[in-house]
Amino acid sequence: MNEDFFAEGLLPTTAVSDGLSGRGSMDASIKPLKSSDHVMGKALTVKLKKGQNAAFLKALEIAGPEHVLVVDTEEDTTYALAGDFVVGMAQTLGVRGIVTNGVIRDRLEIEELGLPVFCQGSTPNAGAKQEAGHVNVPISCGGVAVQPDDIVVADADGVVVIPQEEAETTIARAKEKLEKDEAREQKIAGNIEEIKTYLASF
Ligand SMILES: O=C([O-])CC(=O)C(=O)O
Repeated sequence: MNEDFFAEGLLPTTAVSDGLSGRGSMDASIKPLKSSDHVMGKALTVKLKKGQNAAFLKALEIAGPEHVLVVDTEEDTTYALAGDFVVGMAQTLGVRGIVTNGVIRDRLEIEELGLPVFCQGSTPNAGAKQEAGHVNVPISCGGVAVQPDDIVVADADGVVVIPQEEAETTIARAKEKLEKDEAREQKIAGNIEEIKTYLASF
């Protein structure tokens, strides 16, 4: 796969969703900690045992600057998969961001760190570290199947997953859609006649 798209800047999730005809968007309960959070990268998948976060630490051992950690907690929202200490380590290792169907703790401190984190919320409870989970296995997160190395795009509108084998075509489609939207906006901007023509076309 051509990976130049990482260098070309971030795509909005809306354009990516349009490029996938609405497939691949996670449930709306998975939200950014800060609405300015925006990230795009390759999925490093993690499957935790309920209430446990040891596999997240295992994933950090192989995490690199191309990665977004995508963490399936089996929908557990009672125990944090990470706090500011663990998220700080991920950030120092160059990870692009974290997406999870679970929750974090130390919310304010993580917001200050600035690493984009998309989750269901926060809890005071730390995860336990007795039981290992799995790293780089197929997972389900927010109702979407995620394979290792799928492309993850996340921003204020939510999280979209592009299957790796569809990455090039989807990104090309998303870019085309962005250009079309911009042209449409320019045509309509401040022009009541154009707005009327557009509305009459439905
Ligand atoms: O160590 C943990 O599991 C969570 C935590 O408190 C941190 O990352 O700061």
